[in-house]
Amino acid sequence: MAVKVIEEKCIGCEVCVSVCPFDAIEMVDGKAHITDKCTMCGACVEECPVGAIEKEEENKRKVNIEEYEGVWVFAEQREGNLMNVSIELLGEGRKIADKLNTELTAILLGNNVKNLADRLIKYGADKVIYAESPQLDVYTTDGYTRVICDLINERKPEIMLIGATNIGRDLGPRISARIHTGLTADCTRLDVDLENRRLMQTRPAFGGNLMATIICPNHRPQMSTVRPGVMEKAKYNETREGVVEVINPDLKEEDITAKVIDYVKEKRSQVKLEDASIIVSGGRGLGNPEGFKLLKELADKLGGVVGASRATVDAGWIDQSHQVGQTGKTVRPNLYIACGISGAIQHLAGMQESKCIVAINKDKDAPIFKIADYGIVGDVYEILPELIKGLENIDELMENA
Ligand SMILES: Cc1cc2nc3c(=O)[nH]c(=O)nc-3n(C[C@H](O)[C@H](O)[C@H](O)COP(=O)(O)OP(=O)(O)OC[C@H]3O[C@@H](n4cnc5c(N)ncnc54)[C@H](O)[C@@H]3O)c2cc1C
Repeated sequence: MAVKVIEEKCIGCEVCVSVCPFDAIEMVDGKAHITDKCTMCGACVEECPVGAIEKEEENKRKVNIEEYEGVWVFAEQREGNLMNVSIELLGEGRKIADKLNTELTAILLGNNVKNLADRLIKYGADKVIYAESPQLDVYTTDGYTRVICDLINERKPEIMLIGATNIGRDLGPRISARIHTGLTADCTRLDVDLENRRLMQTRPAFGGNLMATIICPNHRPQMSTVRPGVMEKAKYNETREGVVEVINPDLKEEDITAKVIDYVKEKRSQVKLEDASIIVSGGRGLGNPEGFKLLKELADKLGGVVGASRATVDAGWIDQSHQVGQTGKTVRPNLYIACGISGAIQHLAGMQESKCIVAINKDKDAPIFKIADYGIVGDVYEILPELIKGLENIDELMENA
């Protein structure tokens, strides 16, 4: 859907300019002109006295998809630090670009962060388009949307990948609405149908009960936001070379409607589950919050951190920042020990890519055993103390091994 002015009918009365709540209409040569600030609210369509503004239906907006080429990754940075998800997307974007035999471009926005461009190349980008402006110093919906939409309209990439971070979840839908294409949010897997150059975007659907693969056949770019931690990070290659193009978008202070005054960091303690190489995770089978103390003891001995199922978070046994799964964090540690966790699909969605999964459960038919590399059928309160005791002598055992 888009809003369009029928120039022959427009009498230049400027009623639409005054009723538009988003200042998205300008007068050009005496005729109304819809700018990219338009949110398609339709206020102008209703108020135009001569019926010169209409909403254009989706099916009238078919694009020539053959004009679109290349894979783009939004390289999210905050205060000059590249987000991990951007490196994961470069890894995935590289695979997709190679399959499609096309270029991988990283889109970097900011102010005085050109130094990141070189890292993006070393992580697999062929090219970096760096948009620099004082107005892009911190993320704003207006500024970032405007610059990226202009770039997409001008250069026509066939695929655009964005991390499903707070920023990505704000930015992705705004861009896709502006450029009238589809967006599959929160993808956990991507692939390509080579014959049709289609991006196969897989994400949990219907409350996580099935995985849906979604395509965007008639519009470009094909856009996905991808959950952090799901894709493997690109490898850093010191010898890689590529092109860095710097652009200076014409953005003025008044173009940014929201002003960021300050950032207040959340005080509660956050566990960095996504970066941990060992996670000892607890489920309802622990029976009570005290059980997590035992898990912490084991995690400390192994140099890991504590994770949790949603059931325990909902019960108030542990903070939500520990939750693993579809509505929690996606992790891929070297070792994931699931204690008293049944293995519901929504939990598996967040940890099944772990390198080695050990499950402890007293029900031998618990679904978690289907994906576990090692399974222990038994009571967590019998097994865990034994494991902790065993680890006390680990140095001695290793020396004698
Ligand atoms: C939209 C949606 C999103 C969701 N998102 C998430 C998510 O992000 N993460 C998530 O985890 N869940 C999520 N869920 C919930 C999910 O469906 C399950 O309900 C939840 O994962 C179950 O948690 P659990 O395995 O701890 O509990 P249960 O399913 O109750 O399993 C407890 C297990 O402990 C075992 N057990 C009991 N006592 C002992 C003992 N003493 N020793 C050893 N084993 C024992 C039992 O045999 C059982 O297998 C979501 C659900 C929905 C609908």
